[in-house]
Amino acid sequence: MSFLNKEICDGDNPDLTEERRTATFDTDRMAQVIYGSEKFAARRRQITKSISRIPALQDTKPLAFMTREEKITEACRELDVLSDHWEQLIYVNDEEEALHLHREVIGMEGHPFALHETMFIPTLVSQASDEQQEKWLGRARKREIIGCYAQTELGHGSNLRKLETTATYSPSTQEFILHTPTITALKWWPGALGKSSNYAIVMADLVIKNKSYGPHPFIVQLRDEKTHQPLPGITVGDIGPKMAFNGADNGFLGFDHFRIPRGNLLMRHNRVEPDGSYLKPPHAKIGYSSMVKVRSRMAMDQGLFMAQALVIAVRYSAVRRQGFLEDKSQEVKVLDYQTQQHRLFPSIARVYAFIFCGLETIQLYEKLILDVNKNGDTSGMADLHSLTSGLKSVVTHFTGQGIEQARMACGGHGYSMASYISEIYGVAVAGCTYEGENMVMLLQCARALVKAVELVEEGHPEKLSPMMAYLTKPSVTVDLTVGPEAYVKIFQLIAKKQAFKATEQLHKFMVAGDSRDVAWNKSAVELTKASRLHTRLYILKTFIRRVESITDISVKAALTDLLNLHLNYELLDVASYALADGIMSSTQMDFIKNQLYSSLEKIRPNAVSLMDSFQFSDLQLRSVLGRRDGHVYQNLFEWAKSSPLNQSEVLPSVTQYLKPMMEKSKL
Ligand SMILES: CCCCCCCC(=O)SCCNC(=O)CCNC(=O)[C@H](O)C(C)(C)COP(=O)(O)OP(=O)(O)OC[C@H]1O[C@@H](n2cnc3c(N)ncnc32)[C@H](O)[C@@H]1OP(=O)(O)O
Ligand SMILES: Cc1cc2nc3c(=O)[nH]c(=O)nc-3n(C[C@H](O)[C@H](O)[C@H](O)COP(=O)(O)OP(=O)(O)OC[C@H]3O[C@@H](n4cnc5c(N)ncnc54)[C@H](O)[C@@H]3O)c2cc1C
Repeated sequence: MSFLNKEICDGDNPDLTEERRTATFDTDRMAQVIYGSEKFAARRRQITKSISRIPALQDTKPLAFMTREEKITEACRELDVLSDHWEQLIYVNDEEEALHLHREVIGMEGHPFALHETMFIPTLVSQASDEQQEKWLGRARKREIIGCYAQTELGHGSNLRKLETTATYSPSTQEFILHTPTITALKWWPGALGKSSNYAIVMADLVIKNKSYGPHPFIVQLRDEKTHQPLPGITVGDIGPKMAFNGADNGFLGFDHFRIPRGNLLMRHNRVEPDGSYLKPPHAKIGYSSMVKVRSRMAMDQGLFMAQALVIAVRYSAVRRQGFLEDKSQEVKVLDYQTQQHRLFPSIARVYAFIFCGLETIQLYEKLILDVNKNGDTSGMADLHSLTSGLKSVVTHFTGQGIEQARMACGGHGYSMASYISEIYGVAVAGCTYEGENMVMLLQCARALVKAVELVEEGHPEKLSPMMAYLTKPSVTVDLTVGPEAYVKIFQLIAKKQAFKATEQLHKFMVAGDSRDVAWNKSAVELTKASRLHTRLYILKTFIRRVESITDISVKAALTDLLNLHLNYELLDVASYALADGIMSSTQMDFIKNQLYSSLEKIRPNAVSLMDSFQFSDLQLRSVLGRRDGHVYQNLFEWAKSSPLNQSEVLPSVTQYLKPMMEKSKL
């Protein structure tokens, strides 16, 4: 049977087939909602089909059995095959399709073009002048050059104002001199910098006539285009193995008075004239826009990471039988246990919530870039910065938790690399650190919250942005049986109370004589709590908005169950705030718990199809445990047999050490 028809195939594990038959909605229709349009969902399936017809792209050796060098070589081989088929696989220059193609074929462990696409090209688009785009963007898009984004240094990642790499302007030669003055100024961490890239966007402190203008983006050639050797004055290399992402060559980079032409400072928004005079950008932080772009995508990307782990865990839970319920003649699917459902289903709801939210924030970023580039309008920057700062922190934290629960839900087999969950976990939790360490970004979000509270306190609520308007809402008694809007109201009250309390604490320390910075640090934990609540409220509201907009009745019904679970789970999770402030009663708490448990039962028959709807191919999942056919035991055994350790019966380590040791013991 067709892959498209709720993924039911003859020969699949009957337990999974049974799950797919009981679903109350069509997985293709659900995929349209997940991926934002019928067109893109259909294109994804088409791309998967086309990939499956290219023998050179079928998984050869499992990644788990490869060394780092082998992983990097394999990714490059796949990129080469892809480039031969590029035009028949995807629409050329379609960023989303290219991203999907790489995710499906190469996976998540990294490849030389990862930063080229996510940061190098976007920085050229947002920061390079038309003239500069003419020179580099076409070449970058055609992949004549490979670029990365080199900002973080050995000594500084979070505090960009203290980056030490300098770009000193020399008016006599009209060049910038890039220099790494200390060991801590070495660029450290940039993806694809170590061995693959021959170009980089380098963030360096712009210095003109001994005056520092702070970090600015420069385009820098690192390696000879013919020989790929580093250019004189450049030291570059790989930083070594990491917790995950071992198919990527995160790198280090140092400059020894390395000269680049004046035209290599990206000058869409600011300029350095030949005589060294400096023209300011329309917004001081416009040079940070590539980070905002990646952060705006993170709700979607992290949602998809968690989805991969949950596809594996939910399918496996429908196949794994262990223990009994009423019928003692047959063991039950572990998915029937309430604890298993409670472990997995709230994360399924979060996956959908994050993805819906991601669809919105990606659009917000695109609108912002259009406003800035076409009309010079930077008024949306502050809001998008605070929103995406909070969002990246909240989604990465919960995604890490959700993936770890998915691993545990698979028992012992979850711990095997055959499940691939540990790799997904390692890749996903890097997001807690990259694009701004989570605490640092929660505190950025808190800056906007405190400002908004201060506006309310100063009697200027009309100046609040729509996202902050809830800070003016009066306390009310809420009847939870009314539906989602009642949950939003309670959440708003909880978030508002925390924002005011944290601000009050900040002001109290300041009144007592602390500077704002010291008072801020003494209030930081409370401030981060306010940021989390504010962000979770936003996610909750986008989930409701999206479900309300769905027209397919059966899809909407299934997602309404998931939304109800999310509302009850989220509110229960923050109930301590509500109880402490008398916003909710213990009777209401009992109501929420009961709603939560009944949501688990409602979702149970749809669980497998809710995850099948993501339509990840087996190639993309890379999980022996989570394959679509559900034949986990046969698949696991075949995988274990392919382990390099099993290619001979007696290992050299036995002959060389264990045997002589045992012989010695006999004497
Ligand atoms: C495939 C895998 C992909 C992996 C990709 C990973 C790539 C990377 O990690 S690249 C490196 C990422 N690095 C980071 O994210 C660094 C994090 N640090 C920062 O962004 C900054 O240092 C930051 C924002 C914390 C502080 O910046 P700083 O210049 O010191 O500003 P700060 O003094 O705190 O704030 C000044 C004002 O600027 C505002 N501001 C800061 N950033 C922005 C922004 N991007 N847009 C708009 N306003 C901003 C603040 O809100 C603040 O406003 P206000 O005064 O009104 O409250
Ligand atoms: C997989 C991966 C890929 C990456 N890719 C790139 C890339 O392509 N290009 C690039 O330029 N960089 C990249 N990075 C670097 C990354 O962006 C930084 O590591 C990140 O921004 C965090 O900075 P840091 O390492 O300086 O952490 P630190 O700031 O040193 O964090 C250490 C601790 O200090 C705390 N802390 C720091 N400042 C404050 C503060 N003001 N208030 C409260 N607490 C604070 C943090 O919360 C954290 O607990 C990558 C990193 C990883 C892990």
